[in-house]
Amino acid sequence: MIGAMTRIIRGVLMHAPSSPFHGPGLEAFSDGGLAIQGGRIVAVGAFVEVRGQYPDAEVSDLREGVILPGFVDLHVHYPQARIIGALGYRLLDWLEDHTLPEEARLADVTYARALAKDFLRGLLKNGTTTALVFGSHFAAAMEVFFEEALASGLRILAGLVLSDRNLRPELHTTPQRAYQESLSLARKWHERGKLRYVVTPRFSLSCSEAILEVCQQIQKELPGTFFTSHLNEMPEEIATVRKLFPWADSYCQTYDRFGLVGGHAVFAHNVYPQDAELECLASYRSAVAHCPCSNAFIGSGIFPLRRHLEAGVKFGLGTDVAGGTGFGILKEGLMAYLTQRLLPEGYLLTAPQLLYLATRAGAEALSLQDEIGDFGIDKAADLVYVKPPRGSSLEAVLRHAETPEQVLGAVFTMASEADIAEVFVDGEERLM
Ligand SMILES: O=c1[nH]c(=O)c2nc[nH]c2[nH]1
Ligand SMILES: [Zn+2]
Repeated sequence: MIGAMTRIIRGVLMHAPSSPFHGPGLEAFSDGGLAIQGGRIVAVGAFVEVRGQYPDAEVSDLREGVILPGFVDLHVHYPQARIIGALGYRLLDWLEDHTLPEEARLADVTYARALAKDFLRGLLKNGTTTALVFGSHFAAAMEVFFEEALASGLRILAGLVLSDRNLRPELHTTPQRAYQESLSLARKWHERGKLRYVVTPRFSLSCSEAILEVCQQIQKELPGTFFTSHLNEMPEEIATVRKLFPWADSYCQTYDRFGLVGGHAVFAHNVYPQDAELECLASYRSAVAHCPCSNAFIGSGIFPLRRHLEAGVKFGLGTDVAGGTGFGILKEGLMAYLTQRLLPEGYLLTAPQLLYLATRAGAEALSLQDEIGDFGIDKAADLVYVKPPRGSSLEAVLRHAETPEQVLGAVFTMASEADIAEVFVDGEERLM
C-alpha cells in the first residue's frame, strides 16, 4: 500500500539519532522529507528521494523553519504550573513559603483539573511531546490529571507524590494510604494509551523509611512502572537527609537501600554527587534529569556534567517548573551551555549535543529510544516546527545561517514559545 494515506513533511530536518558525545551524532537534511503513515515515520531523507518512494503522498511544505524531534522533559511539576517566577528563594524556604501552599490547593479537584489543562498546554506550546511529570500529593488530583493527559495525546509518565514528614500536614500521607492509592492509580492508568505510572516519593527529606518501603513494594507488584525523585540538589537539603538517615553513606543510598535505584529510575538534579553515587547510578543504568534553569534560579549550583559523562551516567534535560523558569526545553539547552561555560572545568557543549540532550537522551533516560527521540523508521512522528515570526531577529539569523550547526545554535540561543509554530504528536498537528 505504498503511497496510501501517506503524508510527507518537507523542510529543514535535524535530529541526533546517536550520541554526539561519542561521535558526530547530528543528521541534517537541508531540503528533507519525512514520510508518515498511521502516526509513524516510514521514511526520512532528502525530499526528492522520499518523494520518489511515495509519489502519491500529500506534501506539507514547512520550509520556512526547522523541524526537530519532539522534546523530552525529564522533570516538571504539574502542581507548580501557575507559580513560576518567584525570585529570591532557596530550595527549602521556596518550598515552605511559596510552593507547598499552592500544592495544597490541589485538594480542590476543580482547581486541579483546570491546572492540569494549563500544565499540559504549557508542555505542548513549548514543543514537549514526552514528559516525566512530578505529580500531586492528592490521589483525586492525579485522577483528573491522568484523564486530561490521556485526552492531550502527549506521552506522559506520572504518579502520586508521596511524603509523610517535614512538609505540611495536608500533604502528608501514611504508608498504608500511600500503598492503596498508588496501586489503585497505577492499576488504572499504567500503560493506558501512552501513559505510564511513576512511583514518586518527593525526596528522602520528606519520606520515612516506611514510605520508601511502600515504593519498593509497589514496584515489585507492578514491574515496568517507573520511579522518580529528587537527589543531591542543595547542600542544606543534603545535610538534612544525612541527619534523617544516619545509616546511609550517601543520599543515593537512601533510595538504593529500598531497591529504588534501577533502570526505570530518573533522579532530578544531582548537582552534588559523590563518586560512589555516580558509580551506583551508572551501574543500575539509572538516569539524571539535568535542570539548569532551576539550578540557577533557586541557587542550587552548577551541574557536574563532565563527571556524569565520565562516569557513564545517562542524563537528559528537565525544566523543573516551577523551580525552573518555564516549559521551554530549548532554554534548558542554552542554560546548560551557559552554566558549563562558567565552570573552570565545565564541558563546552556543542549545538548537536544540545539537540541530543533535548530529544534522544531524554528518550534513552526513559528507555523509550525505540519509540521516540529521533526520526528513526517506525518511531512515533512527534515533531516540532520551529518557525520564527516574520521580521523577528531569529528569522534574520536563520536566513543567514550557513551550516546545520549554525542553525541549531541560533535556535537554542534565541527561540522561545513564540517560535514554536506547530507541534505534531503521532503525525497530527496539535497547535493551531
Ligand atoms: O526543585 C525542586 N522542586 C520541588 O518541588 C522539590 N521538592 C523537593 N525537592 C524539590 N526540588
Ligand atoms: Zn523538582
